[in-house]
Amino acid sequence: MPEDGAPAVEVAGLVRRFGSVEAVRGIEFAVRPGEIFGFLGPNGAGKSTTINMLCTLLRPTEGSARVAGFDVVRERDEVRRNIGLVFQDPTLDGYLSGEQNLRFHAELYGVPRAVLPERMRRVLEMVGLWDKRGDRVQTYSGGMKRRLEIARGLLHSPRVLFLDEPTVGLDPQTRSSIWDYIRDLRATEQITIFMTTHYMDEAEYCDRIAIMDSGRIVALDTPERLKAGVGKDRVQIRTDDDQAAIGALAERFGLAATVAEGAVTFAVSSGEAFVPRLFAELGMPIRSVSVSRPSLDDVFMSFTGSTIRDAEGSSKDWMRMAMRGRSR
Ligand SMILES: Nc1ncnc2c1ncn2[C@@H]1O[C@H](COP(=O)(O)OP(=O)(O)OP(=O)(O)O)[C@@H](O)[C@H]1O
Repeated sequence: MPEDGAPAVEVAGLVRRFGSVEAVRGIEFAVRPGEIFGFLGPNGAGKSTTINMLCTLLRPTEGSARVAGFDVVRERDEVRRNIGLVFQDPTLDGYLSGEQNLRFHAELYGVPRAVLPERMRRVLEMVGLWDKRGDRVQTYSGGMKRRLEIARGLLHSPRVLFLDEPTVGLDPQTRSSIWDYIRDLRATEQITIFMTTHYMDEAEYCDRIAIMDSGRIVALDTPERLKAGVGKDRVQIRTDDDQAAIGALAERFGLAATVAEGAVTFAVSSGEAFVPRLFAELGMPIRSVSVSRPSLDDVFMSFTGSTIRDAEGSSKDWMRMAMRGRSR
């Protein structure tokens, strides 16, 4: 049995090989109960493989993992009973009402009949869909469907909720209301949230972030500390000849610049102090300049060598696999 205060997720020496491919190379981390934990990384980093092991769909080659206090290999059923999954791609049945979709899920999870009406009301009220429960899901908006999926993921009172890009493709207002809801949830249910996202502003809401690259956890800390660790400001300049500017930056200042977001971009330890020198010594006209403090994008870039946007579209399939695995 899990002890109170034990980590919600605890991973030690976890390895997964597929033939000669080592997808996960001995990772260690722990997620505290009640934490919102962000899991980021470029394509092929090993995120899905890790999550699939945590959800008991894939056996580790080596090492161990405990979720909600249970071992993912030896106590697979207990792990499954204690986790909720919210898919990126909708898996609701459009012909059924919101309520019928939830009943179906309750049946799969063996939610006791006696507690079902009260739980159903609670999760539907939480996501603001109680009044719409009788409507067919095909009449719901994208945001309502996602909220219903979250309600469904919570119906069996999981201790750890895995969310795969919970707000992808939604408008900013719906994204923000889903986040309000996720934070409320953490406050009221003491649930642990383990999520993937490609939105850096959302990663900012996480208590801690793990960045995975090439099978390893390359960074794990609070967003604030990760940003502070980058230690450099980002400077972007617009010129009439980007290649000439890149050459001049290398020659005169020894800086390695690239073109990002349509501007010549480079990092220096103090942007404010550098800008006057830049104008004086670059030797070519600068149309505009902007200096920004390190963002999580810079953190991601410094650990993985790519921007989070390049990594977009990853980890789409694991939740689908998860669903298939569970309904067997
Ligand atoms: N079933 C499999 N058989 C063989 N190789 C696999 C299998 N699953 C994953 N891999 C490989 O393991 C590595 C990690 O893949 P994984 O899907 O875990 O990465 P990811 O971080 O989730 O990437 P994405 O964001 O693209 O989903 C990749 O090199 C991938 O090709």
